[in-house]
Amino acid sequence: MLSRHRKTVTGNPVLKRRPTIKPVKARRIIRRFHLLINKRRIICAQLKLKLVENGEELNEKLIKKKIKSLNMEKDYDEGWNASHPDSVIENCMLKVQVLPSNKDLVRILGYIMSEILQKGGLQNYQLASTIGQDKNRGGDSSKVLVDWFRKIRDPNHRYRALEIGSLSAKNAISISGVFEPVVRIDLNSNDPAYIERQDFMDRPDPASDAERFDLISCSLVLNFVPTPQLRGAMLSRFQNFLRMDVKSTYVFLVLPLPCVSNSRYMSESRLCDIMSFLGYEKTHKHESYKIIYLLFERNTENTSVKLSNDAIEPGTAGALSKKQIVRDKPGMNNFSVLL
Ligand SMILES: C[S@@+](CC[C@H](N)C(=O)[O-])C[C@H]1O[C@@H](n2cnc3c(N)ncnc32)[C@H](O)[C@@H]1O
Repeated sequence: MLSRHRKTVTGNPVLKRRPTIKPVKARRIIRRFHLLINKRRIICAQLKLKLVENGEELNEKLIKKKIKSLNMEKDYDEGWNASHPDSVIENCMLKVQVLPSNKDLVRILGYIMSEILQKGGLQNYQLASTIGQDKNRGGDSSKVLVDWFRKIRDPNHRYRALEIGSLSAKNAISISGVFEPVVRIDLNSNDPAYIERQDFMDRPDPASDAERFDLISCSLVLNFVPTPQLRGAMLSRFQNFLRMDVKSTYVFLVLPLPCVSNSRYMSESRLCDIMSFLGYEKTHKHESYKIIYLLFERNTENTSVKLSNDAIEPGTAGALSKKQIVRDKPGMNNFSVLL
């Protein structure tokens, strides 16, 4: 009789579940990965290495080609072959903005690339990123979006969606039939046939409305963007990707609840002020134990900016470009977004 349990060719049972990581460890892995790619971005800028060339993102092959043309392979290899962690290189990496020598920059670049590609950095990061979609941790956040959209949508309109930070082509946003097409991007696609590997900040501006979207989904992405200024830049960039030829376009923004409920510098109303300054009005909100889901609408017929914060000068980002304490208690976090 055939066994009811599937076996691999080695005779071991097939794993039914993918390996899991505890959430605290997952957050640590993700923070480290974002630090690495942030430093890589700074180093590449200082060495004048473009992150995207002829539509191709900078990868190990391209980096090595450039390093060869700079005649600095020895320094790169030194970093690549260094032990991990190396306290001297780690220290230098934290100061890349002020490091004078190209030699040091190239050595740190080798060290970073080796950690990402050779030491399992990328693989661990992708695994850690899927933790949030685990059913035990709230599951697929786009279910909330689809529920809202089923009520507000015009059935005669085709809603095009851009999903930033996509982990699966089988999430509600993709299979509900409410959005068509859904363009999925992620820094590191774990399914290249369906999810394009792309940093949203490097996505080329659309040439026309035909390439723009009705909805941008940005679920649990903003909290992984490394600095308050870059978070603000990401929110500001949305407008280039939303259609101008329809009355309403939308941004679905999902954040861990503590980003707005337990931060010294950010509250829900301050986040809404930022969005309002950028031309969006909050229309839907749902809070679970750990997550806040928000839907913002941009109405091309109503561009007035409604702000709750009196300190903001009309027409400028004013107070929204400066960190301001909105509350302060022990144990609070420092999450913030600045324009
Ligand atoms: C925790 S996952 C969230 C995934 C999913 N959207 C969800 O709601 O569960 C965050 C994802 O955002 C991606 N990400 C972060 N910054 C990004 C950027 N600038 N462009 C594209 N993807 C980005 C990361 O690669 C990661 O896969």
